[in-house]
Amino acid sequence: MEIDKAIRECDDGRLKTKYNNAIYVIRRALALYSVQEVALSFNGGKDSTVLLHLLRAGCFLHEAEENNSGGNAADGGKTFPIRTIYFESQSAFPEINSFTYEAAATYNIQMDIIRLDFKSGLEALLKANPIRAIFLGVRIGDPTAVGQEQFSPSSPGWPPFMRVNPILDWSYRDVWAFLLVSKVQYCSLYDQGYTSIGSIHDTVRNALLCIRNSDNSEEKFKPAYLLADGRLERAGRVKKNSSLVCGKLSSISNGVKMENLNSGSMLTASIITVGDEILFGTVEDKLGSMLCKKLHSIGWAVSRVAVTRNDIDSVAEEVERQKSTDDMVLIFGGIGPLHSDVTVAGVAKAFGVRMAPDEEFEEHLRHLIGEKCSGDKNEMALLPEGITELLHHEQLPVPLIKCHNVIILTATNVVELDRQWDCLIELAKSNGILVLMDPFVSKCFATTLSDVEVAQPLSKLCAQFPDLYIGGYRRSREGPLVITFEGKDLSRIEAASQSLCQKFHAGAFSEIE
Ligand SMILES: Cc1cc2nc3c(=O)[nH]c(=O)nc-3n(C[C@H](O)[C@H](O)[C@H](O)COP(=O)(O)O)c2cc1C
Ligand SMILES: Nc1ncnc2c1ncn2[C@@H]1O[C@H](COP(=O)(O)OP(=O)(O)OP(=O)(O)O)[C@@H](O)[C@H]1O
Ligand SMILES: [Mg+2]
Repeated sequence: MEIDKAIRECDDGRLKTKYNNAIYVIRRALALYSVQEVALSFNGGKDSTVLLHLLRAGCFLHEAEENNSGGNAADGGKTFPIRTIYFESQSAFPEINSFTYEAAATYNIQMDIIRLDFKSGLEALLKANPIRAIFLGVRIGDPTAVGQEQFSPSSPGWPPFMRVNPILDWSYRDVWAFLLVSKVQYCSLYDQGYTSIGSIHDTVRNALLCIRNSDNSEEKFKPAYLLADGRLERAGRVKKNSSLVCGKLSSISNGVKMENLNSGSMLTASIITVGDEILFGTVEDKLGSMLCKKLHSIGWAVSRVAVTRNDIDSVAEEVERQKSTDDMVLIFGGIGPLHSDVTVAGVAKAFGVRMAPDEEFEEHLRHLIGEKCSGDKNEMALLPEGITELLHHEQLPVPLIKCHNVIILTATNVVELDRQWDCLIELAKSNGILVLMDPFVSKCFATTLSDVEVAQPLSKLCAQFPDLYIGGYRRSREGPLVITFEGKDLSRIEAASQSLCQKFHAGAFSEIE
C-alpha cells in the first residue's frame, strides 16, 4: 500500500509516530465498529485529505490482518470501503468542490452528497443507515476541537454517534509533512496561498505567504506548506475581535470600547501570586505591591491580592473565584517546566478546560530554548485549550498568555515585571486588549489627633463622598494617624479634605507625600 510504504520508508521520526498513532486509532475504531457502521466526513480540505489517505492505509492494514493474507493485493487498496459524506454548500470554493469530486473518482469513493446543515444532514443519514461512528479531520487548535478526544461521542442535541478524530494531535507541520511525503494530491488552493479553508465568505489567502514585486505592482503567494511554523495557519480566516480584558463588562456587552467608559465606571482587578516560597517566608513578594501601583496608575482598583500554594487546586480555586468577581485577574509565579510550576494548569482547571499543545507557543519556546524543548514532550507548550490568546510584543521573547480575563505574567522580578507591564500597556493602546481608565489621584494627610476624635467625622465624610476611597492607617501606634483620599476627580478629593480640616482646629492636618 503506497501510503504506508512512503511513511515507513521516510526518515521523519515525528511523522512516523503521528502516523502510527493515527493508524492505531483507525484500527481500534474498525475493531469496534463494522465497516458498514462507520463513515468518513470528507470536504476536500487538507485535514480531511490526510484523513482520507490514513483511512485508506488503515482499511488496507485492517483487511490484511483480517484475511491474514497480505491484504487485498488485487486492487492495491484502491477501492475505498467506507461510506463518505460530503456536506456540499453554495458557499464552498469551487476548487474545493471539484477536488472533492475528483478525489471520489480517483479513489473509488462512494460519496453521499448532503445538502442540508450538518445536524439535519446527520439526522437523516443516521435514520437511513446503521452509522455509529464518523471519522473527522479535526485537529487541536481548531475551534471545534475544544474538549474533544480521539473518540468523542457527539454532543447533546446531536444525533448519537461517535466522533473519531485520528489526527487530533497533529500539527500544521505534521499535516504537510504527511501530504508531501506520501505525494498525494491536495486541493489546488493550498498552492495559491490558502492555509485553512472555510467558506468563500470568511477565507482569504494567508498574507504571510504573499510575495510582492519590488515595485509593489504584482503580488504572488507561496504554497501553504511553506508557512514555516504553522502558528499562523488561520491568518487567512476573517478574525473575530479579541475580547477586552474585562470580565464583568464583557458579560454585559462584548463591544464596550474604551471611550464608552466614563470616569465613574470602576474596574477591579485581583492579583494572585503563586509561590510556596512566599508562604514559607523565605521570599518576599515584591511584585504584588508593584502591580497594585501599576494598576492604580491606569485607574483600576485592586480588590484582592492573594498568595497561593504551588498546587493546581489552590490556584484553580483562587482563579475561579476572582475571575468572576473581578474584571481582570493578574497571576504570576509557578510558570515553567518544574514539578511545582502548575499555574497554567490551575488556570485551565478554573475554566474547566484541559491543557492542549499550542503550536504557536511551542514555536516561541523553540526559538528561545532551542531543541531542548522538542516536539510532543514539551510540557511548557501546553496551554488551556480553546481560551488562550497569546499577546505578542516585539520586546517580549515569549508572548503573554491571556485566558479570557486572566493574564498570566511570566515575570520573576521587578525588572521583568516592568518590561511586561509596559508591553501590556502598549498593546492596550494599540488594540484595546486592556481598558485604560483615568488614573487615580490621591492626597494624604497626617494628624496627631486621636483615632477616637477623628472616627465620627470621618464616617460622615465617607457617606458624603461615596465616590472616594477615604481610609486611615498608622505608621506606628504612637505616631501620627494618616488619612488618605483616593479617587478619579481631584476637585472632589480637595472638597473632601477641606471639609475634614474645617471640622478641626487650624493646622490639625498637614498634607504629606
Ligand atoms: C460529521 C460531523 C459531526 C459533527 N458533530 C458535531 C457534534 O457532535 N457537536 C457539535 O457541536 N458540532 C458537531 N459538528 C459541527 C462542527 O463541530 C462545527 O460546528 C462545524 O464543523 C463548524 O463549521 P462551520 O464553521 O462551517 O459552521 C459536526 C460536524 C460534522 C461534519
Ligand atoms: N462540508 C463538510 N463536509 C464534510 N465534512 C466536513 C465539512 N466541513 C468540515 N468537515 C469535517 O470537519 C473536519 C475539520 O474541518 P476543517 O475545516 O478544520 O479542516 P479541513 O477542511 O480538512 O482543512 P482546512 O483546515 O485546511 O480547512 C474536516 O476534516 C471534515 O472531516
Ligand atoms: Mg476546512
